[in-house]
Amino acid sequence: LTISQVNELNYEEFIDLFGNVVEHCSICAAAVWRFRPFRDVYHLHQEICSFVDLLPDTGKEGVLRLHPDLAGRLAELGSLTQESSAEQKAAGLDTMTPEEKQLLKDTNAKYRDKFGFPFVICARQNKKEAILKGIVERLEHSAAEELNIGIEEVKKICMLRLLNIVPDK
Ligand SMILES: NC(=O)NC1=NC(=O)NC1=O
Repeated sequence: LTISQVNELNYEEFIDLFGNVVEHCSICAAAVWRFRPFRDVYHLHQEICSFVDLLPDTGKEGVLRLHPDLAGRLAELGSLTQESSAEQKAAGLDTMTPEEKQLLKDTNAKYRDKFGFPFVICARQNKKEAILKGIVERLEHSAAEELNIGIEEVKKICMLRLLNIVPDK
């Protein structure tokens, strides 16, 4: 899709197309429709990021809580969204050893218990080794730090999902 085609969409089509660029947060797309015409895909991304940045902390925590765990229950059940499924595969999370899987599961649980929201990282920019290293390191941070780091990762995931829909050719 080109950005001029995006600018021609009505808001139902726009929300349908971009409703999952932030996982399970179609409100992000619904909210930014008013800013069209978008100059390019980066302008669209920037408006989504601004919307997310302006959320109160409870809203940001909510955005993170809508993310599925990496190689978690939903992945095992095969019930990830197609975007998440592709991203988790790209990181090689489907080729983890049982020990790696158990380490990620245990650390995900510790992370959730400590922060009250899940560990979120852009899986397409981190292979499984970086993910396993990242979650152990980030577990030592404060909730405030991790809220911000998680949201920055959501923005990266969003950028890549947007580029899948509106290629920057
Ligand atoms: N908890 C997560 O980080 N989940 C995810 N990161 C991605 O890049 N895709 C996901 O599903």
